[in-house]
Amino acid sequence: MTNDNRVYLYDSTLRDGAQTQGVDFSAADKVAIAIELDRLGIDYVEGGWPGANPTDDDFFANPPKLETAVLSAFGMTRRPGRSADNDPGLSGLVNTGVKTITLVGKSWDFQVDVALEIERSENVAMIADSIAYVKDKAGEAMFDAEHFFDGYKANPEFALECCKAAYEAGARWIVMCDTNGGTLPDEIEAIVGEVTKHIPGSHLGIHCHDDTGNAVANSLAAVRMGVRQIQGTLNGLGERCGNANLISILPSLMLKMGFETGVSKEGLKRLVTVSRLLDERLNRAPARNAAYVGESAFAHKGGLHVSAIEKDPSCYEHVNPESVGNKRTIIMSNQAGRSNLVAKFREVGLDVDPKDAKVNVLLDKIKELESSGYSYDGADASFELLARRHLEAVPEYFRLESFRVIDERVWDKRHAHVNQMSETTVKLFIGDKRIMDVAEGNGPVNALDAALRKILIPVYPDLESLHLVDFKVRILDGDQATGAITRVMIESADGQGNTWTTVGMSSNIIDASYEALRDSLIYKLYKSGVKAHGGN
Ligand SMILES: CC(=O)SCCNC(=O)CCNC(=O)[C@H](O)C(C)(C)COP(=O)(O)OP(=O)(O)OC[C@H]1O[C@@H](n2cnc3c(N)ncnc32)[C@H](O)[C@@H]1OP(=O)(O)O
Ligand SMILES: CC(=O)C(=O)O
Repeated sequence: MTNDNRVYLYDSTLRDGAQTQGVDFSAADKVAIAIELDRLGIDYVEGGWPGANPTDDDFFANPPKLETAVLSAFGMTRRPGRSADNDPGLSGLVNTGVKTITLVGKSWDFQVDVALEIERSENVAMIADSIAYVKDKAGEAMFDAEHFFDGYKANPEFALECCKAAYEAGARWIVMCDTNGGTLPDEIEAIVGEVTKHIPGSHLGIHCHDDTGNAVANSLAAVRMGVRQIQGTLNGLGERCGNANLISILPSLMLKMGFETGVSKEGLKRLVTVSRLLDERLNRAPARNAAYVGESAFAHKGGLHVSAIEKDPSCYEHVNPESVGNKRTIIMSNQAGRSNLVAKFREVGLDVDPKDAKVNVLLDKIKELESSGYSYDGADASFELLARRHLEAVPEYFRLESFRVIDERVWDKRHAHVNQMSETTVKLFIGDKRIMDVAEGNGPVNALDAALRKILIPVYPDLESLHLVDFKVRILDGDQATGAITRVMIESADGQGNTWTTVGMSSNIIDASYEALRDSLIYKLYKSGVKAHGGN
């Protein structure tokens, strides 16, 4: 029995996503991503175009074992003037042994005339022959009607004739492609509405590109009109402006439109993980503002918002963040009110009476520090240390007496090679004990970090695992040129799954870096429950 409410998801990350500028998957990347898609519950995983490049050949030579997803191979209709069983492209697809083959074919008369330069009747024959051939050899055939919407606008009879030829030749799905990505949602609705009079929605798919920023809206519009397959990519990867983003489509379909997919409600909670795994593989920073899965998708900054969120999160959240595996974050900044502070205290485990006079004093202090250039929006660890120092106490693990940095660049005699060296001397008190040490580094901050560690690790071995994962410098008042105030944000990790961010600010970049480094070291010690040596 067919279920009208079931929408099938077809992922093209490994094929259309591989057409993204700057993306170059290895066969191993493709296998890992296919396995993640399968685990998520995606129905079809398009592995690539066998015969187009060695990576795709390797992938199909050793395809991943998928539990529920169907692996498909992509290619094009036969070449003009050949029979389907004599077309090397189609044989290559069939020889992969996959059970589903997706063929792209022209459905815009202009493309047939200009790009293929063949008779329109030959294009229709190429579609019908090729679909019948791969269905016979593989089992399931799909037709991607390239430029369908532009084609329909130019010549609806011809665009439909191409699709009907594929359907009548046995294609399970006829996928209408907005190849140039220029179609708007109202046009999609109107055209899809017409197509469903000829081909049932249960056999129709949609494939949108994001050139007007409407790929997700267009895909959902098509589903509203009866289409039951959506093609897209993870994080909207794809040529030019990208493809329809399945990561945004999935929760909208399931949580808002009430459709069923191959992804379970529990599976939907892996959405953030899947999205970030792809970014990691591509060595890309995740988009903070990505719908549903971005780090800022449920981050609340304005005081008015946080005060209402505290009463009921749905005041400023369209869905529960946990439903997609995300989490709510309260941001501390100069936009904050008392509610932000109280919520943040709870987040870090500080039990404070909201009416305590210290809360207002701390809020004023934060606003003052922010106006001088600090930013606690994103520097949670520095915020926590500031709050704890203000409300209770943080042990004095060490006290800086001074540091001195020597930075040297020496060119060889022919001025062909520069030798760059930095050296830092640090003098610290740990309890009553004064300790001095020197370290070298490839830059002044690196040398400062090394000297601090040289002194601190023998006393506090917990710091051994601490390492810096990101270092960001921002000039705050560019008009002051080299005298500008600098803000440094440091992200640290300890190899045990913990990461934290600290901030420092000064007109001297090394001093700002010291502040951020110092907070990072202290935060690690504090969170590890370490007691201060030789003192309080
Ligand atoms: C809308 C889309 O995203 S479709 C997918 C686009 N993706 C890619 O193109 C990536 C993979 N492609 C490739 O590696 C190569 O283009 C290949 C291996 C497929 C073909 O390479 P080549 O044989 O060197 O041809 P080339 O790429 O220069 O041109 C494409 C040829 O296919 C023909 N063609 C285009 N679409 C179709 C079609 N649907 N059916 C039959 N032939 C077609 C073109 O007319 C052209 O023919 P010609 O060689 O006689 O000029
Ligand atoms: C098939 C395809 O990728 C497109 O038409 O956009």
